This record gives sequence, C-alpha cells and structure tokens, in this order.
Amino acid sequence: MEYVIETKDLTKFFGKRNIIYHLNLKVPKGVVYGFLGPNGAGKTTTIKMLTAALRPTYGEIRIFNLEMPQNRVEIMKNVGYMPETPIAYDDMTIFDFLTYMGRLSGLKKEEAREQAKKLMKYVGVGKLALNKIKELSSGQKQRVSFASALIGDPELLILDEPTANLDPLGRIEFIGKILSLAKEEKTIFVSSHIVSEVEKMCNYVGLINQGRLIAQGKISELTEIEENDYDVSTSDNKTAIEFLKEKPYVREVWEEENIIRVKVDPRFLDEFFLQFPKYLTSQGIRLKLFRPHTSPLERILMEKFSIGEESD
Ligand SMILES: Nc1ncnc2c1ncn2[C@@H]1O[C@H](COP(=O)(O)OP(=O)(O)OP(=O)(O)O)[C@@H](O)[C@H]1O
Repeated sequence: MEYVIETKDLTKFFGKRNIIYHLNLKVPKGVVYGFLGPNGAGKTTTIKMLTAALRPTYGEIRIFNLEMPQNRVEIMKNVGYMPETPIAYDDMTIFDFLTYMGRLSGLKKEEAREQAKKLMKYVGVGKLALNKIKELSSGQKQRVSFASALIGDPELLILDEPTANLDPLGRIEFIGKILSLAKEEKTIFVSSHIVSEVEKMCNYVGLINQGRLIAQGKISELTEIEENDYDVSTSDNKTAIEFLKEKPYVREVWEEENIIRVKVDPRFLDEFFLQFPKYLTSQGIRLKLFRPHTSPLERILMEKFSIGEESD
C-alpha cells in the first residue's frame, strides 16, 4: 500500500508533558482521512509536526515517502495547508494576499492573479476581493485560508478544523468541495471533532484521544459490526408497533416522540429487514425513517473513548 503520510512512533513532549504518544499514522493515497478527536486530543500538535511547524520530540514522519522536516521545502510544494488559526497578513486585501501566496508558491505574476480570482470565486469570497483580511469575519477568513491551501493544485491537503467557523450552509458547501476534490484523487487529511461531518466527508478515519491513536482504517471496515437498535417512523406507528410486538426476534419495542425504538435480536436481523418493510407495504403504511439508533462512527467512538475520563 502506498502511503502519502506515514509516521512512526511520533511523540511530542511539551516540557515534561507527553502530549503525543507513539503515533503511527498511515494515510493511503487518494483517501479523505478524518483525524477525529475531542478538544485537546492532540490534533493540532500532530498537524503542526506534519507540516514542520513543530519539531517532534522523537519519531519519524514521511510524506510522499520523503522524510519531514529534512525535505520540508520539497514536500510543502505539493501540500496545501490550512492552519487552525488562519492568516496573519491582516492589512492585505484578500486579492493581494492570495496573489502573494501564489507568487510564493512559484507562480508568475499574471498566473498568481488569475488563480487568486478563480479561487476567491470558488470559496465564495469573490465580492470581498478588495476587503482587508482584518475586516473579515472568522468564517470569511477560513474561506480565504481554504483558498490559500488550494493554490498550485497540491496533491495533499492538510486541513486543521476547516469548518470550525463556518455557518451551516458554509459547512454543507465545504463538504461538497471536499467530495469533489476527492474525485480528483487528491489525498485530504482533515481534523475535526464533529462525527457527523467526518461521516459525510471522509472514507478513512484516525481516532485520537489524549494523544493516542485509538483506531485507524476505512470507516466502512471499522463500523462493520451490525447495530441492533433501530429508530423507525411510519405513517401508522400504532399498527407497526403491534406487528413488531408479535415478532420473536424483536426483544423490545416502544415509542418516544413519534419515533419507534426497536431492539432486535442480532441473530435475526435479516428477518427484521425483510419482513418489516414488506408488512408495512402490504398494509399501505409509509416508512418515513429507518436508521440505526446510533450512527456507526459514534458507536465506535463511544466504545473506544473512555467518556467522562479527564486527562491529567
Ligand atoms: N505550546 C504548548 N505548550 C504546552 N502545551 C501545549 C502547547 N500546545 C498544545 N498544548 C497542549 O497539548 C494538548 C493538545 O493540544 P492540541 O491543540 O494539539 O489539541 P487539539 O486536538 O487540536 O484540540 P482542539 O480540538 O481543541 O483544537 C492540550 O492539552 C494543550 O493544552
């Protein structure tokens, strides 16, 4: 397997505090890798080491199979990086900032200007081109920072909580953009603490908690275990519940705020899946909602993270 990012025993101390413990990240080419963990888990610290903004205490980092930080300049030519706190060039206009960043990445003046215009439009700040960075809202700054990461059409994007300041519509738009970049076979490493967002945008995940990698792999493989609790809503819940109560494979069934909760014997999930919708159709009852009670990734998180346990 070809890994775009690979770390071996990556470890970071701040003074005596061990913040990152023996992290072995493996990010295959062409995946959208969600680096998921709660506040303070160590996501930003890891990302800063990946982009050579911070030196590891020990451990190895290879990006495009080159060692970081020794090959920083060569590696970063092909990496678009969006830091957690974006953009220090407060007095520049958006247009000048993106043109300048294009020039720094080696583009000619005209190319840099053209690219800046295209990217401003792409991330939805075209109308603000002549506004200074310091006049922007944090969501607008985040859009500009995303544009800056896309300069030069890099193969790898490293994005640190890119949606943190976006409004709900901005988040949906952003996820759409990540999905279309994924179609172009870019590798995208994106940190987040929002499970639903990672589920929509990523096909790979690394779960980090208190500086340790707890699980890593394809989301579809990690979440393979079947869920036994389902949420169901129909156009006639009363009849649906009567049917379910009769079935030996239904362990429990009850209704909460118009949603039927069903606990199914895991050995007979197939029967449930086949018989229940068939029965509803035969009775002319419409199925409005049918989903596992807990989202698969959320379930993994709950299993793997010791919830409620405070770090030192
Ligand atoms: N320069 C530093 N000196 C000392 N401790 C630090 C430093 N930077 C980060 N830390 C500590 O390292 C831990 C991990 O922080 P980090 O910012 O990497 O977490 P994170 O997962 O990105 O969190 P968030 O989701 O809140 O951004 C925290 O406990 C933080 O207090």
